[in-house]
Amino acid sequence: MALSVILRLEMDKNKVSFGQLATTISEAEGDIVAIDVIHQGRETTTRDVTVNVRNQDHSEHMIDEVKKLDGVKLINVSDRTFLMHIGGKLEMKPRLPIKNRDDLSHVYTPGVARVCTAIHEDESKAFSLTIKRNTVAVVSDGTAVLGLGDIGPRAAMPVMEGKAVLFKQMAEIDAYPICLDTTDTEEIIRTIKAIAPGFGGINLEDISSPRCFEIEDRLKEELDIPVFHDDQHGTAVVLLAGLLNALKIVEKKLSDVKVVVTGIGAAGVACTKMLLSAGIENVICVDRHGTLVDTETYDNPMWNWCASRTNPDRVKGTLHEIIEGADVFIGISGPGVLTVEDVKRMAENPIVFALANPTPEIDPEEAEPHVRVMATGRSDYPNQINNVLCFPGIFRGALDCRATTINEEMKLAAAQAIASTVTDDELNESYIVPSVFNEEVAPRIREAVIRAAIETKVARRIPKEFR
Ligand SMILES: NC(=O)C1=CN([C@@H]2O[C@H](COP(=O)(O)OP(=O)(O)OC[C@H]3O[C@@H](n4cnc5c(N)ncnc54)[C@H](O)[C@@H]3O)[C@@H](O)[C@H]2O)C=CC1
Ligand SMILES: CC(=O)C(=O)O
Ligand SMILES: [Mg+2]
Repeated sequence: MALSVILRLEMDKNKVSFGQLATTISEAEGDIVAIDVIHQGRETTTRDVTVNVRNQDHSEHMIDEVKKLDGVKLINVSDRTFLMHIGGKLEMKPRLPIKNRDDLSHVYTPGVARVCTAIHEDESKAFSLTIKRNTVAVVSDGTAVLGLGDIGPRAAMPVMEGKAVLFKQMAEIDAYPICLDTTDTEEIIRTIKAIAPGFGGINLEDISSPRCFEIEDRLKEELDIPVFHDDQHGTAVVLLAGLLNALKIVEKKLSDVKVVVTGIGAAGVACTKMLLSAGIENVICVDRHGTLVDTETYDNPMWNWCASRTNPDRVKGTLHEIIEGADVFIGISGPGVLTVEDVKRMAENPIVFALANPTPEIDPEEAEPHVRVMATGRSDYPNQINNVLCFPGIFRGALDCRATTINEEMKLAAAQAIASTVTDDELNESYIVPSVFNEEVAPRIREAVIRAAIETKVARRIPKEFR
């Protein structure tokens, strides 16, 4: 993974020039992207030099070369990513100032008591008189964090904070990262139900399968606010959007393609369901042991569900054995699962979505010469198929119409809204989904989702523009 490191260097002006330093960094294949002078003395200059490098090993090599320069003293090395995380990525701010006793008596006691009583008498008023209206809990137990696995609730926090920041930036939703110190299904359900009164929606994140299916199903049944497991449905929505557009490029029909999905966990199961409901007939699911077939029975009920609806030819074997002739590869498993040799054996104009984070199933640079359309889940390559394109907009829509749930129709509407943001003129191999920073995406999803919620009668409020 590419890194950006900041070297704080004290340079002896009599011994070394900045030109020599720049040459050394450049010869070590570092890319200088910024230079800041921190201190200018008579004999020495202290500078912060920001350098992009390929990975940790490359960074160490480049630093060793810099240290060899006579007259250069390395004071400190910092990593831009870590600097951006110091103190966390979020803060909470009041929406109105309390300037005097009069304000205080309205915002706090005694005035607040009348508001509490009003909600006590009519609980639906919690949506208009509290932060419930615009607040989502981003809840994880830290058991399937990105592709890092079970790293625990503390280590999961940076991802959940990141999701919360994205909710705010993309859709003006106040989201709270909540990492639970339990992996017990019942305790997670109980805890989320207990905190639900303050939230308008629950975004489950990075909870390992198969527990995630039961947790989501039970919460959906027992709560009257949307519960959405982002790794399942957010991923599936964006995947379908990307696939609809990629198939346009290769001029293949949904009903004709052979699609191999690898990694039948939270994301894999939901993506498989979405592909089937979009009309793809030949989906083959593969996990570590090989393909899922309906002649076998699995401990994981979702695998039995997938086996009974996919793999019409009952193909048995490992990914490498069954990839022959596939039109589309979808990876939501882990790093290095797909080889270049596998890609070469796919059908003409192969589509490869290697979505494992942070390291995809195949290095996009190695795969690129052999694929027609390549996508990853990452921000540093084109075609970012990542649930961040979905969750802000889908919750914006759900909150604005006070939906009781996020149903299949709303998800399908979201996928179509994302796909249609890319016009036919813009569509090409490196642009199958809009950028995460495209400001049209969330409003388009919102609108499509509200329409679908109204049509399917799960909206408790009809926003003015839809009346
Ligand atoms: N781009 C995106 O928007 C998203 C990407 N992901 C990525 O997808 C991956 C899976 O995430 P989840 O479904 O949440 O995890 P999960 O733990 O629920 O499922 C992972 C599945 O992949 C399987 N797997 C792992 N290594 C494999 C291999 N070598 N061959 C075949 N199967 C293998 C596991 O057995 C498991 O069934 C992670 O890397 C995650 O970062 C997940 C959600 C969204
Ligand atoms: C993007 C995301 O949610 C994941 O990789 O888990
Ligand atoms: Mg996730």
